[in-house]
Amino acid sequence: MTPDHLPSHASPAFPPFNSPRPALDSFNLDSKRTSSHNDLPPILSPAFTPPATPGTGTPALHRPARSHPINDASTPAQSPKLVDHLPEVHCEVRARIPTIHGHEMYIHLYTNSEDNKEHLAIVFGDKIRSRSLDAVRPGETERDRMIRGAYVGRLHPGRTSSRIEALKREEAEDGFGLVFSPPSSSSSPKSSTESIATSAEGETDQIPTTALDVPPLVRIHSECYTGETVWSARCDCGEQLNEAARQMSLPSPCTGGVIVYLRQEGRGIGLGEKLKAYNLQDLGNDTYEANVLLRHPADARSYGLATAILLDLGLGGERGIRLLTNNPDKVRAVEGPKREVCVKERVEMVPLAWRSGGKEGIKSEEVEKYLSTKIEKFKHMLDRA
Ligand SMILES: Nc1nc2c(ncn2[C@@H]2O[C@H](COP(=O)(O)OP(=O)(O)OP(=O)(O)O)[C@@H](O)[C@H]2O)c(=O)[nH]1
Repeated sequence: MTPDHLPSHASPAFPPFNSPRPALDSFNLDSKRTSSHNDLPPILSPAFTPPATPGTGTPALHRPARSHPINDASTPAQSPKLVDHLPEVHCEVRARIPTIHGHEMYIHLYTNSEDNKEHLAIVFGDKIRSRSLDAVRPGETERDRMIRGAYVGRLHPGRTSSRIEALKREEAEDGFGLVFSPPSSSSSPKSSTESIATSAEGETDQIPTTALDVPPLVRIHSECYTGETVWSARCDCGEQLNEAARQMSLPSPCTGGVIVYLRQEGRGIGLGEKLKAYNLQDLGNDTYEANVLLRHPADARSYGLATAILLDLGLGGERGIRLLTNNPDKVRAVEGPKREVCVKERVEMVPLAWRSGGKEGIKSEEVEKYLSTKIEKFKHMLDRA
């Protein structure tokens, strides 16, 4: 059977994701990261004195997480890598994922104008929706919309409409109760640029993205294959991902949230270079020095994609977000060049070993050194007190 003979739902409007895949033609490829190898910090001395008794830095007392208003005077003045203008992003597909913890999340896969990687938004709760996903695409059928995840409520066998109004009518006719009730009102009017799914009869299926009581919790997470997938105790990345998901799954007032998962492995240098950096660390350098010795910036990441994804999810504007991070660069950079996103509050990420007084969490000489370097050299806003 040739592709022409397949039903419409088997022939998606976008090409399959091969790797490597050329960037989308319609995007402006001039949008480049502002970080460059030209402004490499000077090579640092590799001299390094290991702690006298490695791995004993875990404090004895429990250390709860704190949140900080964003004008916190303790925030060090940093010069984060800001992009000149935001890249374009487009949510191609979304799917519901039940988790092993009993909660559900919606994975949103994005393409963008800056690279050909599959960046993700992991959305907890049903109030946050992607505008580019919900926008009507030319020629698509209701089944196409459901298959790419642009539906409201829940899918079930036999469902024929992606839209809530049609679904309500169908269920009333069938004599079944409604399986999903969208929130009743929105606290702010729809902007003229919003793309909201509209049925043929002109009914809108808008789920208000501004109806949350408190600014939603957001984590901008950078990929870490070693820490998230193969149990590395060199860093706390896997633990941080778990903790963000745990907090976003909590009941009110912390209902919902978004983890923007950026494919910036190894603080942007890639897995191969990160593995070299680990060897340099075993030779006595810290994580900052190792990057620099490999002639990379100590941190090669940028956050314009994260800002653009948050805007697509309706999280721009005055209501703001609460950002889960200790990284001062991230706080400013994620707001975007024109403060398109407003970080109202920073919620710190306390290592589990610190929170539990050493009963849980990662215990290793390497993670202790990693955390100390983050605090001392990357100026992460985390203290053991
Ligand atoms: N180059 C390099 N990257 C690392 C190393 N350990 C972890 N990473 C990467 O660092 C990134 C996570 O950065 P962190 O500095 O731990 O945390 P952060 O995102 O800056 O800050 P938080 O928001 O507070 O977690 C991921 O992309 C990891 O792959 C390392 O030793 N060398």
